Amino acid sequence: MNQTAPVLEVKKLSKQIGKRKIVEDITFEVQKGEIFGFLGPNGAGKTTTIRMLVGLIRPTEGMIQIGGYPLQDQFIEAISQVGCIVENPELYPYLTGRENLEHFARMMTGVTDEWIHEIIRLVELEERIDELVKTYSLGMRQRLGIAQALLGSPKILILDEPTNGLDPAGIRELRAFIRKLVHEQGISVFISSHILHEIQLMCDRVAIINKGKIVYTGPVRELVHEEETRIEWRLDPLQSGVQVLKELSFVRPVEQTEEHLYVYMPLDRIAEVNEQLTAKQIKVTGIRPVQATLEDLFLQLTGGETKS
Ligand SMILES: Nc1ncnc2c1ncn2[C@@H]1O[C@H](COP(=O)(O)OP(=O)(O)OP(=O)(O)O)[C@@H](O)[C@H]1O
Repeated sequence: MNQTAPVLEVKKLSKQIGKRKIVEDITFEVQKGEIFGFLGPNGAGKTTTIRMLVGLIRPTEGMIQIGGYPLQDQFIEAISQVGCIVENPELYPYLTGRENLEHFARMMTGVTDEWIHEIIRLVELEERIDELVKTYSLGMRQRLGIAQALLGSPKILILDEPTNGLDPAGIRELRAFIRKLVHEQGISVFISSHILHEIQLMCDRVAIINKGKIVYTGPVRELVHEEETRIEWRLDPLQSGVQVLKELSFVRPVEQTEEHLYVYMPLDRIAEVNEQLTAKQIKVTGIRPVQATLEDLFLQLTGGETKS
């Protein structure tokens, strides 16, 4: 493997199915030891891209290089650098966690018992590894799936929406676990999601895909203005309150419903805004900071459309 090459390099990748371009001209790189997010709304083309990355479908155009090897020309060398879970991990429910790993290890070459032992430790399944998989929670199955993906000592782990179906505690565990994995093993992780907040918490860099095209690639911290927070204002009467807020230069309205207005603004200016509203006889019935959403981000990046 060429040590200086990015672990994953994607250039001008496209996929057309029938007359429809599902993925169009996408380019990005994932570096060693990086957690790279692939963010986009449902139907944006994330799974189709991932299926191309792991060799399940052929690109119509473009190049994929993994660990310095072109996937199209040196498939075995390239694909042996990848561990992946696309859709759900394939596990045998009537075998134990350990038996599952041993079964998959037998189908590969060079997986030692020591490595299996180490992987079980990494995914924190030591205590339950000799129990049947059918007794595992979804989060444990997800971790066993990742253990399976790690058997071949990949340079990059590719995970398609791994938090789907997990509860908030499960999501927190997975996040911590992925960070530990990257820290201890120095591998790269490519992770897709449609939830901005998840990607913000987990990833170093991100590519955002919408309608098959990349609309942003860069550091996650530059995505949402850090000095601004999304605030929900409940006002009575709402419309007059909205007018007052819209006149303030440091307030950026993003969404309005029948009951509230969502804006981006600096958190430390809430009191000032509150005073102005009260002075104009507008009742403030609620103020709440909320998480920024992917939709807000699209407004910021593209002027708005998120649906494909
Ligand atoms: N084999 C196919 N034939 C026709 N259309 C397809 C095919 N595969 C995917 N599509 C369409 O391409 C678009 C992108 O699908 P894809 O599954 O890649 O999106 P996604 O970003 O992973 O979204 P989701 O999170 O909903 O799976 C969708 O509109 C889907 O219906």
